[in-house]
Amino acid sequence: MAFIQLENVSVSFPVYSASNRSLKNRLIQSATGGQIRADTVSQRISVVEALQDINLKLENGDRLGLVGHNGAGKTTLLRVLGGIYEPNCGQVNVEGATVPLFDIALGMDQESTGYENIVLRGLFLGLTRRQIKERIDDIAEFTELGDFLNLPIRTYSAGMQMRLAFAVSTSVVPDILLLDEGIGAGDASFLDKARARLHRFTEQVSIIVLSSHANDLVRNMCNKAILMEHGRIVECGPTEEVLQVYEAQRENAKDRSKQAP
Ligand SMILES: Nc1ncnc2c1ncn2[C@@H]1O[C@H](COP(=O)(O)OP(=O)(O)OP(=O)(O)O)[C@@H](O)[C@H]1O
Repeated sequence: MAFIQLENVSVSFPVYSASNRSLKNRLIQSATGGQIRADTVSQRISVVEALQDINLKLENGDRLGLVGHNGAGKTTLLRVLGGIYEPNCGQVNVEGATVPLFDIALGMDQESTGYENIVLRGLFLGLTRRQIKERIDDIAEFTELGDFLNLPIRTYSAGMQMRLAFAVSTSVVPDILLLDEGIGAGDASFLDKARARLHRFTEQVSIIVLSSHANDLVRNMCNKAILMEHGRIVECGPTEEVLQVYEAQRENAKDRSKQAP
């Protein structure tokens, strides 16, 4: 039974050697990004508050869409759920096998061959060596990389690396699937094949969290959504209600920019 619970989760990034002079220990508000504050101890450190006080509970059957402006914190939240980032404070409880279909090159080694990377990424995703061995031929076939699988992956194009990572990541249906919109580089025929696999896959997954700027995709895929702004959740509820708030905000922002001199 898959389950996600976040309580008062915050993530911040200290940015060293950034000029602090203009911050003067006050909050800087911009249209995009997290919130920047000056570090109170050191004059040479700025801190980007990427997530602030996030509370979230997801259960079996939930399909959550994350929407919001650039830098609102969507990817950071996905990375916290995927165990890639530890929060600075708060509690993260994720139960169930989790597959992140973003940061797709994580767990791959440029000097190792395609076959070796199938094993490495499989282990990174929590598969046992036996499970990997059982699947390796299917994974290799899905990539269509043929003899390239015997070469180090530094010799691959971005699209070839994506084929390999996608094939391993989708070789077992997880309990929790974390998705960033789009699945990266890839030629049209592979993208068609990848979409078909993803579609079958998503029907069987217990919980999905999707970050996207494509509201129609969120409408089609998600039953719940959260709207993020500067690292905070500002709306949470049924997808349509949240998207209406978001779309109204975007229209207002467009009107304001038209009126600006
Ligand atoms: N490694 C990092 N170091 C410093 N700041 C970071 C780092 N990663 C993210 N941030 C900051 O955290 C904030 C949230 O970024 P995040 O990537 O989560 O946004 P997002 O909502 O996914 O944006 P987009 O829609 O543009 O992908 C941004 O202000 C970004 O500058």
